[in-house]
Amino acid sequence: MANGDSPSDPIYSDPVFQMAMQQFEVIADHLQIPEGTRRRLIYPKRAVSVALPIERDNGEVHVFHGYRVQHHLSIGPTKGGTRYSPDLTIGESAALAVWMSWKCALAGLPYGGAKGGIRVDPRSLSRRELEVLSRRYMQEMIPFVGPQMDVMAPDMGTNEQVMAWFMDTYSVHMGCALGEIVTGKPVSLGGVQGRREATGRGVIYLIERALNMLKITPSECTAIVQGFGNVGSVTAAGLAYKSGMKVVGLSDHTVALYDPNGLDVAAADRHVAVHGVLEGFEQGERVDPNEFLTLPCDVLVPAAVERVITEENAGRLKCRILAEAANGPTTPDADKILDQRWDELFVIPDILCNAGGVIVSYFEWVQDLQNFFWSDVEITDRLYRILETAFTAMVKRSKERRIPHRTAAVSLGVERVLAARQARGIFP
Ligand SMILES: NC(=O)C1=CN([C@@H]2O[C@H](COP(=O)(O)OP(=O)(O)OC[C@H]3O[C@@H](n4cnc5c(N)ncnc54)[C@H](O)[C@@H]3O)[C@@H](O)[C@H]2O)C=CC1
Ligand SMILES: O=C(O)CCC(=O)C(=O)O
Repeated sequence: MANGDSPSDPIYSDPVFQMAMQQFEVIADHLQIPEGTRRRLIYPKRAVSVALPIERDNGEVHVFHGYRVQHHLSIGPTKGGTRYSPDLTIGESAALAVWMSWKCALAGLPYGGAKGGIRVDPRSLSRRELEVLSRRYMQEMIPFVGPQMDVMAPDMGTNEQVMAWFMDTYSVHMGCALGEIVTGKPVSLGGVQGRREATGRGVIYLIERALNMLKITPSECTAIVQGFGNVGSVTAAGLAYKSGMKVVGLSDHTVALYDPNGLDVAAADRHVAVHGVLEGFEQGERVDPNEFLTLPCDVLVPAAVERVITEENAGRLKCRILAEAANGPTTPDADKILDQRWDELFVIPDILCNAGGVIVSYFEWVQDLQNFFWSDVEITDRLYRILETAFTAMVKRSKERRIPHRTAAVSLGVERVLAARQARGIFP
């Protein structure tokens, strides 16, 4: 790049953002997007970084760091989760915001992508500290968010309670109750039934859909799920008790467990409800977390962090379906290997696989704006219809153009964002 148009801040050198850029280049080449337009599509519109001082329980003042990146504002407000993680960077937030844009566009939602959060391990805070920090984060974000500007939701390390604190802080500032400022709230504040389960429900729907296409019977399958939080635990339970699969592997950040005869997911859930982590759950064999994803199974579900399927292990995956419930689990180098294994390994790419969460968030936002609430059945039915449309479009494009599923799915999203930008003119 030349003429001073090469950005120099920490976003663009971040390895996760680099990964989003590399992925995007593949799509841009496929769609033959000119160079200048590429930059306009990938660079985030706004990136906010805030210092968050709070008084700890021991009386000391600690300053945490928070971020929010809004990728594009061409179609409507931006939308995306808020992550509390000790490793979070502004570059990672930007990558996740970019992926949110393609995800929302693929699902046909009227949003640009956003993401952000706080660089903190929420488990290291007391409940009071967590509340004070969450409220401070929202206070600092008030100039940059709004029901028509940017609408947050839960992601790793956050939950309904954190969304309730965000909603309360924003509403007190504005002088009236504004549930539509966040989604994933408790039902008592205008949240919707099933948002907590929505991402996992979507993952299960898509896995069953793919198995059906491949003429494989779900109840004859085995599954491995990495990550046992909101998304991983709901997915594992659904695969075990709805689809009838044998869940042979479960893991979280503390331990990876494998049993070819199957693990009791409900018992694992009860263990985590008491202890907070899988560590100490006395079933299965403890295995090396680095080898966990390469153990034999039919359905592999990474549902934790980015960049776990790499050049090193992609050739050794033994699954038939890779269902990317996490955001960005597969690196571009790994993709090159998976692309060669196209006939034996069916990839459900992240922007489709985990879209159930933001789709139901969209329903929540729409209902809050209208103060008119739908039934659980209506929500689930509409969720499945949107996922079905996106899945069918991805498979059709993949077959017609002989391109991998990720290229098909992301190119559909990018194309829609590009069309909106072109319709608005050069400087929207
Ligand atoms: N919560 C939501 O609605 C949505 C979440 N996602 C994505 O799904 C993934 C998981 O999110 P949540 O379940 O909400 O987070 P969570 O905070 O509820 O759970 C995260 C889980 O991952 C585990 N974990 C963390 N690091 C790990 C590692 N290195 N190896 C194995 N396990 C590890 C944690 O122990 C925990 O069990 C993230 O990539 C998130 O961005 C995507 C769409 C929506
Ligand atoms: O529900 C939402 O608005 C966002 C969910 C999310 O963060 C994601 O899909 O990665």
